[in-house]
Amino acid sequence: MPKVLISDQLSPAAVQIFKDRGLEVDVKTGLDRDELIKIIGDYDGLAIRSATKVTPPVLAAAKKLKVVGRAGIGVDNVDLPAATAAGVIVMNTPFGNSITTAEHAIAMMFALARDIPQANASTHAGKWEKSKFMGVEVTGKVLGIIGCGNIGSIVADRGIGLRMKVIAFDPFLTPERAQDMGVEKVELEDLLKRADFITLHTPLTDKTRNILNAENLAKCKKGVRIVNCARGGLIVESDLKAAIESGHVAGAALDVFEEEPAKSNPLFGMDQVICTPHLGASTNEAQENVALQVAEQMADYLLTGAVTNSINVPAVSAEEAPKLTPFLTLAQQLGSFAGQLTESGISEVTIEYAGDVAEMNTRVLTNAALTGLLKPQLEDVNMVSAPVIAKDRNIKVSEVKREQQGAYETYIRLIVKTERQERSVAGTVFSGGLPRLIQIKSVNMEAALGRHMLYVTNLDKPGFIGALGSTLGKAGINIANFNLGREKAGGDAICLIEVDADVPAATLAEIQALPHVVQVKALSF
Ligand SMILES: NC(=O)C1=CN([C@@H]2O[C@H](COP(=O)(O)OP(=O)(O)OC[C@H]3O[C@@H](n4cnc5c(N)ncnc54)[C@H](O)[C@@H]3O)[C@@H](O)[C@H]2O)C=CC1
Ligand SMILES: O=C(O)CCC(=O)C(=O)O
Repeated sequence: MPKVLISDQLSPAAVQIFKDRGLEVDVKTGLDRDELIKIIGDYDGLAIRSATKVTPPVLAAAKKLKVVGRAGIGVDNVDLPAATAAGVIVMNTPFGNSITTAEHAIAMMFALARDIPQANASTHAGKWEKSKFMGVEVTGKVLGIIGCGNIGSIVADRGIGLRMKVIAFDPFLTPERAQDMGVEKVELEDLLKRADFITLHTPLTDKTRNILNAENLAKCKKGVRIVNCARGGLIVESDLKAAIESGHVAGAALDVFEEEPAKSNPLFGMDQVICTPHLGASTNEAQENVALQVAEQMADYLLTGAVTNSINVPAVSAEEAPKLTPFLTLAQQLGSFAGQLTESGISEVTIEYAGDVAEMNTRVLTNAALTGLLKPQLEDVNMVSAPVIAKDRNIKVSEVKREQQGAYETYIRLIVKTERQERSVAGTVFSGGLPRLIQIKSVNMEAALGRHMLYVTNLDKPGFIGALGSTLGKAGINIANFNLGREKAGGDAICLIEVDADVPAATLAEIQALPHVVQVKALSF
């Protein structure tokens, strides 16, 4: 039974879902790096929020780990390339906390406009400083949204409801979507120049890091107020401090910080700065949503192979998963067959999908074929890491989809090009979900791939089969299945034999020495 560790504060709803789905679950929060490394090897799944850092040393210790589930949106606490290379799927819950986070941004905007936290503290202190806290109205003001995706577009909608003029900078926002939302799509310079309030809603990437630095802050309208409920690294904190001190920026409301947990920060203690400790997603509703969603997604993956909301592999729906399974086995077997016969560097892989299989989720099947192909050289490769490894090794991978052709309703053909040769192998799935090889090079045959296989290429001449049978018999190796195919009478032939045990090297050498044998190889599946 798969075992899951919950290492951050998640709603108890998640524990219940894991248990209801038949998974074992442990909740251990507040672990430091070494404590996590010590226990992570026991788990197939890791459910986190933002506190747990999934770093290369954690992944290296996570020998059984198949999935990291982030109950939330940002996965910047997970080393994605390292997870992918380790074959670990990373999934998030992209919508569960969007409304809550957008509401926090709006709350922060009002807090800034009316100095609510400062006025609250002063009133509690018995000061009654009525004239000190003179605010600004938001109605009619320009709200500039940087990053208008799920959260940004909810903020836009609320801003329009507040009678603000909403402008947005987001290179990926289409003009049609902007128009539908009632938002004016603008360039960053224009937004900085015009906005009375700026709110940030982009992920933290190389392009967005430090997007509000000294240079861009200087381009802002004097008296601008800034809200950040996305990620700390979007603003250069020392530059913001200077811009507030100079009076160019009127104030900032920050939920996120360059370094978290933020115990000290250049902006702490400034009257014009309002801070919350990364509370954007902290409502009962959002936490219930993300906990339920992450637990269901992780359980689906661990129990059925269905992949939802993964950042590093293509999706596989729960309906698709059972239909895909036999084709995944076939694709992996075809890859493995070619991989075990390949002894020089692979330059190109083409995977042809014909008939029904061409309508399926072929990206996942391609990943399975690549896994099989690379596995003989790289023990640790899996469906998550295979495409990345292929890319790193400059292997060109392409898919070709065809309508049904020839005798089989559907088939997959794998063509592998190396420095020395091109090899092709094709297979289908019979009714009952049984994968079968149907063609090797251009030789037709129908063969199931068992645990121990012998692959022999030979000349189609009399006497060979008898000699092969007696060599195996002499070595005490039982033949389970014997499959033959030939190009033409007397031409090149292929023999694929399932045997009940490993064939020792000495027996392989004897077979290689038989008349008419071109090549013999022991394969295992
Ligand atoms: N404070 C908190 O507790 C929370 C913070 N977040 C943060 O909010 C961020 C946004 O979340 P969603 O809206 O769900 O993500 P999303 O992916 O739906 O939207 C992000 C938007 O940013 C845009 N974008 C990307 N690069 C850009 C660039 N260089 N310039 C301008 N726009 C760019 C994208 O096109 C996209 O429309 C997350 O990445 C996460 O870091 C999310 C949830 C809670
Ligand atoms: O889990 C949390 O409290 C933080 C949420 C967040 O930052 C996110 O979903 O990206």
